[in-house]
Amino acid sequence: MSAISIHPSVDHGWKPAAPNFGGGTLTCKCAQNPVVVTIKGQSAHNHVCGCTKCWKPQGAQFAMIAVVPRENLQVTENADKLAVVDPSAAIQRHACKGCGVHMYGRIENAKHPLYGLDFIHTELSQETGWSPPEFAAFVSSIIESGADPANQGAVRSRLKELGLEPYDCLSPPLMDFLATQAAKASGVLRA
Ligand SMILES: N[C@@H](CCC(=O)N[C@@H](CSCO)C(=O)NCC(=O)O)C(=O)O
Ligand SMILES: [Zn+2]
Ligand SMILES: [Zn+2]
Repeated sequence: MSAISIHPSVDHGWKPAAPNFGGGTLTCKCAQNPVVVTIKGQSAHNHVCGCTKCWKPQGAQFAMIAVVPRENLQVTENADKLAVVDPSAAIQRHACKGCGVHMYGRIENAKHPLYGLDFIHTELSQETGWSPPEFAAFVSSIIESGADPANQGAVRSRLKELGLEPYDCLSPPLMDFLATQAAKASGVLRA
């Protein structure tokens, strides 16, 4: 039996992050007048995500998604082709109206614990050296996109084989960070 496919950028392994990586450009899939987003510097917290909201390439079960400081991201070409997919979502995903690719996700709520970070798909870049995926998030959520629940054991085994620990939310350090921010906001923890 062939290995379960997770995402084209992880199925055959990946290159390590390049030291002092300077960033690059993300390009949508339109043959003409593609949207181009320029990123300064390295990405962080790259992971595969099984949620229904993150953009996945054709046929992939998971998305691959990382963050960068919002001040390091600029739409440099064809910004007029972008539209927000779901304005009510915490992460406002700016998608190309031509090809449907999500070019970046932005949190506009200044009180959100991840405010200041934009979400990007580094596979949209020709450059090599981006930070590689570190874990798998929202693995149970692939069922919401139609994956067979009976296959979840095999999917989790494959993720572990790839070195991507499967979680059904974000990773424990990120969940602890979110909870810490919430506890400080409510006053339970001293800020
Ligand atoms: N079961 C739901 C989960 C969706 C979800 O909570 N997604 C996360 C992770 S996205 C990047 O890792 C999230 O933070 N969403 C906020 C948002 O999308 O605005 C589903 O699958 O839909
Ligand atoms: Zn496009
Ligand atoms: Zn997601």
